[in-house]
Amino acid sequence: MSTVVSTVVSTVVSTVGGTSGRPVGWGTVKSFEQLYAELAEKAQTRPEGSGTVAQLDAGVHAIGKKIVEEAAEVWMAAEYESNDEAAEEISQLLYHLQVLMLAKGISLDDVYSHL
Ligand SMILES: N=c1c2ncn([C@@H]3O[C@H](COP(=O)(O)OP(=O)(O)OP(=O)(O)O)[C@@H](O)[C@H]3O)c2ncn1[C@@H]1O[C@H](COP(=O)(O)O)[C@@H](O)[C@H]1O
Repeated sequence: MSTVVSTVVSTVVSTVGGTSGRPVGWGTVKSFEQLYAELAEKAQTRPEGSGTVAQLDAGVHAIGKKIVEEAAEVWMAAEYESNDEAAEEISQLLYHLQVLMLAKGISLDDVYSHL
């Protein structure tokens, strides 16, 4: 997986990154592309305490289960909770989808090409 991740990281960093080569905008508010760049770098550098690294190590099966769980939470929040709560659940679903993309070596462009 590391070769795949490393290819994804270099592509993402050169696409999303600033002049330093470091992805920009890693504040508390981030775009889909910025989150992907951050997760790709975490996958490569494997910092201690990263939940993303733990998820990647757990594998595609475990990540897939998490996606199903988060999708159900999105559905329930959309039906029974506020829009703000639904938005939070959607953000978590998007996060876990990105983790799966990284686990599989699927790039943003791979997905965008189908939109
Ligand atoms: N955006 C997210 C994000 N969304 C969801 N999650 C994870 O998904 C879980 C979903 O939350 P739930 O409320 O469903 O909690 P839960 O079912 O009790 O979760 P767990 O039992 O699985 O911990 C959270 O506990 C996080 O583990 C996220 N984890 C990380 N990020 C971002 O990813 C980046 C890298 O994070 P690390 O790899 O942890 O450094 C950072 O910018 C983070 O903000």
